[in-house]
This record gives sequence, structure tokens and C-alpha cells, in this order.
Amino acid sequence: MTGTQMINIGVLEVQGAFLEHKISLVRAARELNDVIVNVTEIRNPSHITDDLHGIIIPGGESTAISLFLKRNEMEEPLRSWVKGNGHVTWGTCAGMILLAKETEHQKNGGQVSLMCMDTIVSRNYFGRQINSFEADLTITDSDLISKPGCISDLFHGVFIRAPAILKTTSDDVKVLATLQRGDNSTVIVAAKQGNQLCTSFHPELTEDTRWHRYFIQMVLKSSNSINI
Ligand SMILES: NC(=O)CC[C@H](N)C(=O)O
Repeated sequence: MTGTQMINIGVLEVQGAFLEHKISLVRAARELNDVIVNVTEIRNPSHITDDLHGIIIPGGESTAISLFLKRNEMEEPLRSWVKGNGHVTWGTCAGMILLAKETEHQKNGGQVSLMCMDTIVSRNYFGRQINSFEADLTITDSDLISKPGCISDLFHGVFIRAPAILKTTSDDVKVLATLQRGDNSTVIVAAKQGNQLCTSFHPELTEDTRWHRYFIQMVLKSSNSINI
């Protein structure tokens, strides 16, 4: 790859988080050099276009996000975009639930499933009483461990009524991070399958840009980013 690459990333904007993802993406792109990232909001079907190289489905309440997608006739356009050739998608928190093929603890008719990742996800895995917490999680993919000024297999994760992956149902799913539980068991909190990435936690709420860099690198590898 030579010269500066330009990529277009859309962030589904239902319950906030657009700005946080935008700031993290721009910072990550600056750190990577030779990448310019355009970040746009996705609020209706006309925003889901082939000009996008990547889409982020942020956290929120998966029930509310599902309702929003249905009411605005975005469920099908989003599903077909996500499955499109070279398209890269990252689901954080509620986004992890939407990307999963199977979800436990569905509510009132359930969540929209984009049927993408061979994962069984538990909503509110960490319980309702502990709505949110911060904890160091262990990164298990070497591509994610280092960036200039930071070499660590730990990442400070912000978990907000977070889901977790109970089980992966295909060898194509690569586990990227786990969290140690009080009883010394571990639970999967980040994974990748082909062009899909999911995290239980919220990297956009930290200063550490490693996950946004990783996502940008996935986009650069798989799409026809624009050479400028
Ligand atoms: N922060 C989040 O995205 C929480 C997700 C929430 N547990 C849900 O079911 O949608």
C-alpha cells in the first residue's frame, strides 16, 4: 500500500456515542499515518451506502436500537450491507448482541439479529445490579497488544450493562480478549470473524485507541479504500 488512504466510516447514531467514536477514529488514524478517516452518522436507510468502507454499531440498549432499525426500515439494508463484500463492521456492546447469531435473555419479541457472527451472546451477562464497572481485560491477539508508547496485553475496559460471549460456534471466530471472573473462570469479551469485530466493552470511552486502530486496519485490509 502506498500513499495516503482515505476511508469512510459510518456510525449508527441512535442513542449517542457518535462523537466518541469519531474522536477515537480520528486519533487512531492520525497515529497510523497516511490514513484519513471520514466519519458520518447513519440515521436512515439512505445513509447506508456502498461508499462506506466500515460501519460501527455502538452500544446503547439493543431493544431500542432494534426498534429504531425496524421503524426506519433499516434492518434489511443494514443486514445486506454488513454481509456485502469487503464491508467491515464493528459492534460494541449492544452492537455485539446485534451481530450475534444467537442471543440469550431476549426481551419482548427480541433483538434484531444481523446473523453475522457464530457466537452465542448473553445480554446483561454481568447482571443488572452491577450495571457498569471498569476492569482490565486480557488481550489475546498479538496485533492488538502494542502501539507506540504502549505495549501491554491488558486493556482497561469500560463495561456498561455489558453482554459477553458464552460460546463460539465456529472455528472461524477468533477470540481477541477475555475477562477474568471472580471465580477464576474467564469469559470472552471481544472476538473477530472475517470482517466482523465485536467488543462487550466501550473503547470509545477510553484514551487507548488500540481497538479503533485495529478496526481501521481491518478496513484497510479488506476494502478498496480511496487512494489520494
Ligand atoms: N452498553 C450497552 O450497549 C448495553 C447493552 C444492553 N445490555 C442491551 O441489552 O442492549
